[in-house]
Amino acid sequence: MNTAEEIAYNFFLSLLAIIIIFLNIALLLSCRKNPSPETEPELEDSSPAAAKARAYQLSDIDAATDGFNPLRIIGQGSSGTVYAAVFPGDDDLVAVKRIHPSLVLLNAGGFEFSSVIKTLSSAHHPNIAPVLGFSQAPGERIVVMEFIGIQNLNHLLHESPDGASLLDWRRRLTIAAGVARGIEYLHERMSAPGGTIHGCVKPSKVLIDERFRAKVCDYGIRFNGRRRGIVGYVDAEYWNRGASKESDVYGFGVVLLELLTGRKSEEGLLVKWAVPLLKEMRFGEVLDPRLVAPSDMKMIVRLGKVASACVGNCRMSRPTMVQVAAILNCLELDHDRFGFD
Ligand SMILES: Nc1ncnc2c1ncn2[C@@H]1O[C@H](COP(=O)(O)OP(=O)(O)OP(=O)(O)O)[C@@H](O)[C@H]1O
Repeated sequence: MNTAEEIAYNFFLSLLAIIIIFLNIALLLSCRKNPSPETEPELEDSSPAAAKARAYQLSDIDAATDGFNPLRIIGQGSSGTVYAAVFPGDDDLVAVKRIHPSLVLLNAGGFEFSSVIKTLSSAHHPNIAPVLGFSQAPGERIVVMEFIGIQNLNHLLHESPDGASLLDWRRRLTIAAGVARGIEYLHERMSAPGGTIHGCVKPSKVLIDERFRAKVCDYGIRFNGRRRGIVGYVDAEYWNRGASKESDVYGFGVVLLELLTGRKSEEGLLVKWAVPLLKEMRFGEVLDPRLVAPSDMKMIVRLGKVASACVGNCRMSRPTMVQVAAILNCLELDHDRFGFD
């Protein structure tokens, strides 16, 4: 190649490079202005909350519940009625919670239901009952959740005739550790700013699946005007200062006391009765009489200490759910290595 050809060749290469750079810039700008159908959902996917919650028409819910057929009711709480439902063309059973109309009315304009549900539907954890979607219409607020068998912890512990024997010490420890991990996840790892507060941790909000794993349900939505069902599971400050992570810790402590004693909270009486006995190590009086006490009491002593710390009077002095979950995880591991007896 002579010098003139070399110059021409280099000029041609430079020109080609400049054209390619210009084409790339033009392509980039046009993509920004007009996102292609492929890129748009990807952007939405970056917010798992927006991507997951499904908005159902009221007619879909009506079809799935056979017109809110009372035969499909699986639970009735102070905030709503829960139905077992199946959407036409779908095999999976779901749980549909229809909020009481009086609460919907009372909380009209209080918070943006759909955006709260979208945030909650981003929860993804083995100890959390997933929220799948919602339906909203005048006077109607409905939450669609994954259906979790077999029962809630309140029923197993206090109502089912064979509940106590099904819930041996090993299972109680697994359930307690699972609930702790579930609430820790809500508090610390949910996408909502500052985490998500459950609002009322209690045994009926702990669903137990067929493998006796605990799944925390009904989290993050608080309707004003609801008192029934909360008393005994929230701390004294709740009534002036509202729900907080610390009030969730208190509720968890009460759940742990119910697991240890087999007794119901009875509007806070359980805390007053059980905590002094646990502190004095009077386990013969305090442990669930329907179970044989383990011969090695180390686990029970530790669980009693955790429960007492969680229901402490002062919010500031309570452990965080991160600390509680860490202790219960260790207890679970210890149990796997050494057992209760
Ligand atoms: N996702 C679910 N899968 C299966 N059963 C569920 C599900 N969610 C709720 N339930 C059942 O419905 C019952 C009623 O639930 P809900 O949260 O409305 O009230 P509660 O906890 O019993 O009472 P309250 O809200 O007054 O404290 C639960 O205890 C549980 O047995």
